[in-house]
Amino acid sequence: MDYPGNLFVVAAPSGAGKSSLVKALLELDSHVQPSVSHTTRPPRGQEKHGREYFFVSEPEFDQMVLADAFVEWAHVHGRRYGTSKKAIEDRIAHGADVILEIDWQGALQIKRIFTNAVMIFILPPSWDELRSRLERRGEDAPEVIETRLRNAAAEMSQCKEFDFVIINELFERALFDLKAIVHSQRLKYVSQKRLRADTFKALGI
Ligand SMILES: Nc1nc2c(ncn2[C@@H]2O[C@H](COP(=O)(O)OP(=O)(O)O)[C@@H](O)[C@H]2O)c(=O)[nH]1
Ligand SMILES: Nc1ncnc2c1ncn2[C@@H]1O[C@H](COP(=O)(O)OP(=O)(O)O)[C@@H](O)[C@H]1O
Repeated sequence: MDYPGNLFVVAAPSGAGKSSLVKALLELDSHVQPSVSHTTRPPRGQEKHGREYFFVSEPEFDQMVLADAFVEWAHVHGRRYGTSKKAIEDRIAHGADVILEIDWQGALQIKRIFTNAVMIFILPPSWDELRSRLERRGEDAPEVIETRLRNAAAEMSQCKEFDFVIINELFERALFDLKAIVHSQRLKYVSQKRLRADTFKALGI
């Protein structure tokens, strides 16, 4: 059987460090590909259309919803965000490992469609640290930060629905955990279905 590829879904409250962790994982592991979402929120300082997000207008987003172009989409912090079918279906069909960085509502929609999706939730170590990360990032206006903090408790309470919870206190430790999850899912297929079968054959067992 060909390696089917895994779908990893990472959710977290704003400021927990999910983008930094996913970015670091992508730099270390060329077999994992990101899914680039569409959003109606405006770009932050260094963000580029087509790299962090496809930044679209409300009517453009409406059009995509009407055209059934999304696998999932949700309202988050007063904006809309969605994973297009185009962003993931080709890659999954080609056996790539794909990682989605989406909110919990989208994550649960994905789990219903792709039942094998591996669900990962990132938590900050404390409220104080969450606030200071959002402030230190320095990308959002104070009222945007307050909205994100207000929404964080409800978001974090969803972590129980996920397969894995990583506490991002020390960055390198959290990255190690994320790599371990990705690696273990890959081993399931590679060792059981392919390498192990070859070894069994060679050993005659
Ligand atoms: N449902 C859904 N949520 C998304 C998608 N893309 C991003 N999000 C989530 O939208 C929320 C806000 O993202 P963003 O504006 O980049 O802010 P950040 O979380 O502070 O980095 C985060 O929880 C993201 O994971 C998507 O395609 N679908
Ligand atoms: N373990 C960590 N310790 C300290 N700062 C961190 C850690 N992880 C991420 N950060 C910082 O916190 C801020 C928010 O991280 P980011 O990845 O943008 O979060 P998210 O994508 O979840 O909103 C960034 O400035 C990032 O550099």
